[in-house]
Amino acid sequence: MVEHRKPIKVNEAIERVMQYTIKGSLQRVPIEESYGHFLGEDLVADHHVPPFDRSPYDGFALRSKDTNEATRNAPLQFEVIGEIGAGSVFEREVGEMQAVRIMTGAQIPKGCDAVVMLELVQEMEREGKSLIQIKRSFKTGDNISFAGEDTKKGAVLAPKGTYINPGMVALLATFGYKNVPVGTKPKIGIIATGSELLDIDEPLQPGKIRNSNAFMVYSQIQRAGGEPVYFGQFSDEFHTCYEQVKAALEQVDLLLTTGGVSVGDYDYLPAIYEKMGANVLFNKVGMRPGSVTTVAEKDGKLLFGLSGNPSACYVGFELFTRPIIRTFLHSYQPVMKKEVAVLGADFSKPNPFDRFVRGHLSFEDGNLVATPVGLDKSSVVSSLGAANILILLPGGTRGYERGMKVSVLLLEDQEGTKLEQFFHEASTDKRRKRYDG
Ligand SMILES: Nc1nc2c(c(=O)[nH]1)N[C@H]1C(S)=C(S)[C@@H](COP(=O)(O)OP(=O)(O)OC[C@H]3O[C@@H](n4cnc5c(N)ncnc54)[C@H](O)[C@@H]3O)O[C@H]1N2
Ligand code: MOO
Ligand SMILES: [Mg+2]
Repeated sequence: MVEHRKPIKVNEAIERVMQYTIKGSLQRVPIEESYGHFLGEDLVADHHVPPFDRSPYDGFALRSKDTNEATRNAPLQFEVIGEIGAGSVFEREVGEMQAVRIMTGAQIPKGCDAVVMLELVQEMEREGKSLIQIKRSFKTGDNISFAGEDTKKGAVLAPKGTYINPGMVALLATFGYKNVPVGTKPKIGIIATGSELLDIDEPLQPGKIRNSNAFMVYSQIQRAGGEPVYFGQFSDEFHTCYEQVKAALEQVDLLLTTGGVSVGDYDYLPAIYEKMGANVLFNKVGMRPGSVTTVAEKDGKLLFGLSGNPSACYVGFELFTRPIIRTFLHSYQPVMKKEVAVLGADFSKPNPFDRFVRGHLSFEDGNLVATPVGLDKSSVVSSLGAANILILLPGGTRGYERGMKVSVLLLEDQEGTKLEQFFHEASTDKRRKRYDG
């Protein structure tokens, strides 16, 4: 007698998983390796940026009040009493009708309150002295980049849990973080199941296919910010499989398996969870693909039983495993960003379950257009390469037409969103409305 499984809603499944959120510890990594991590503490400016008033141009620093009378017809001359490049400081105070030749980035000398660009002066020599002539007046503050205009001391520039992109790396360097506090990456075990699976370097044999899921989830783990640990393929024998899962779980923060989770004769995972005494959070979700996705918990650690079908495995990971990885890393926006786009092609097949169609998001004439890619079957692998979104088509009795508004989940985005925002549904009417722009 085949077990009858009761599907739960996708959002309910995410909520159940998120009850077992663990926040990882913090570590310091060299700044060169910080890209792609998440900040382990608030980034607070411990000094003004720039730290001193500086010149934004190559030119001459002077006292603006000395320029008041300068005009095209009555130019004024200033004596150039020195020169400084960026990094040097002019030690003397600049006096009346004096100027200092100054390069971009150099500190404004004492007494000066304006900079005149090189292009606006005429340089000359008289009696062994360097002079400049200017033909217009300048106001106090003209061409000065003031201390703290970029950022003020004490400002919180990024909260803990912010994704470190190259711009964040620039900020970290600005504030002297040779080593950056970041969340430690969760170690995520991978076990592939199925006697039909060949290693990727093996030639094809009758009835067999190459194991693509293990390497797909390996890189999905990396994209989400985790550290994959591949334990290889399952044995064909139940007891050995059970021992393999138990041993692997001890070495990682959470464990993924692919395949063997449905109701077939060799689908060992349900029995393994039972023998382990694991608490099964759900074993059927009202979605396609990935309806068989099962998540169980043992002593606070999660076991993700992802489907063997490649598209189902992929979607199950992004919906349920990714947010757990992101919260482990201290991200405060752990789920995929959700946007509204215009459906780029008809999708006439109605489905009682919510559908997550692999799609490609493009920009057309100022609109976001979401177009399904490849064959929409759970067993398909060819649609995954071109997919940068999952198009969310809520279950119902009707299909969807080109031009309708739909929600899309961004696969490559790193910012993510908060759970509440993810769960927030635009009204069905609005989503189903045709785009007439
Ligand atoms: N009687 C029923 N049969 C099935 C049901 C059901 O409800 N009742 N559910 C179907 C659905 S939906 C899915 S999805 C699959 C899920 O199957 P499993 O998770 O148990 O996965 P397997 O049986 O091991 O394999 C399914 C399919 O995927 C291929 N596979 C497995 N591992 C890999 C891998 N590492 N790389 C590439 N491809 C892999 C495998 O060869 C199978 O073709 O069950 C349906 N059946
Ligand atoms: O779980 Mo299956 O992926 O619905 O097709
Ligand atoms: Mg199966």
